[in-house]
Amino acid sequence: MLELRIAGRDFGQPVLGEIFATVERGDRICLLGPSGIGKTTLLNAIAGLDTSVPKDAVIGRDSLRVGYLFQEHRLLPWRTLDANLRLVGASDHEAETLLDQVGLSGYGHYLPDQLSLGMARRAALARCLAVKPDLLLLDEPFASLDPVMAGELKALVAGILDAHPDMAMICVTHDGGDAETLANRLWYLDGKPARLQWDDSIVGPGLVDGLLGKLRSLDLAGS
Ligand SMILES: Nc1ncnc2c1ncn2[C@@H]1O[C@H](COP(=O)(O)OP(=O)(O)OP(=O)(O)O)[C@@H](O)[C@H]1O
Repeated sequence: MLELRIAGRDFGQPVLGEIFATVERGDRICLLGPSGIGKTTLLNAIAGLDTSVPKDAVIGRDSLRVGYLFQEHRLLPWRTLDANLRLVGASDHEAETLLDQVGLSGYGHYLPDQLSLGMARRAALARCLAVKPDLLLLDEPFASLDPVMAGELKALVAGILDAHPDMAMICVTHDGGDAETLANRLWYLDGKPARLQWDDSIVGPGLVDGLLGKLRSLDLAGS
C-alpha cells in the first residue's frame, strides 16, 4: 500500500537518516522513540506535508486518503465543528454521524475553542474520519489528557480500527501501553541520524509478551 524510501531529512543538522519500510492495509503501527528523535518529522514526511522530502520517497501515497491527527487539533477556530467537517467533504448527515461516533453528539454548533482539550481532539479525530482514510496518522493522540479521557479516546480509536480492518494506522506514542492496546507492529526510531531500529510485526499469542518484553528493555512499557 505504501513504500517508504526516504533518503533523509535534516534541519541544518541531520534528523532522519535513510528510512526504508512498507505499510500494508490493516497494519497498526506504533512508532516509538526518544523525545526529539524525529517521529513527527517522519509522520510529516509520510503525510506529504514536508515538501523537502521528494514525493517519490513515499510510493503509493497519492492513491491513498490520509487522515492526520496532529498534536494540536488544527480545526479552523472561527468555524463550528459541523462547518469544519463539511470543509473536508462531509455532508450534514455525515457530520452529525461522525460527531456522534466520537462522543460529541449535539456539539456540531460549537466552536473548537469552546471545547476541552479531550473534546477538541475527538473533534479532530472526526475530521480525520470524514476523509474516509486508508491511512490514519496519529501524533501522540493521548498526550496531555487525564487518564480517564486518554483511556476513553484509546478505546474509541481501538473501536474505529476494529470497524475498519483495511485501514492502516501509524501512531506516534511514548507509551508502550498504547502499543499493547493498538499495535500489531512496532517501529522504533533512534540514532543520529534516526533510523528504524526495529520494524517488527508481532502477531498471535506472542503479541503482548513479545512487544512488552522489548519495550520493558527500553523502559517504555508504561504503567
Ligand atoms: N521545522 C523545523 N525546523 C527546525 N528543526 C526542526 C523542525 N521540525 C523538527 N525539527 C527538529 O527535528 C528534531 C526532531 O523533531 P520531531 O518533532 O520530529 O521529534 P519527535 O521525535 O516527534 O519529538 P517528541 O517526541 O518530543 O514529540 C528536533 O531536534 C527538532 O527540533
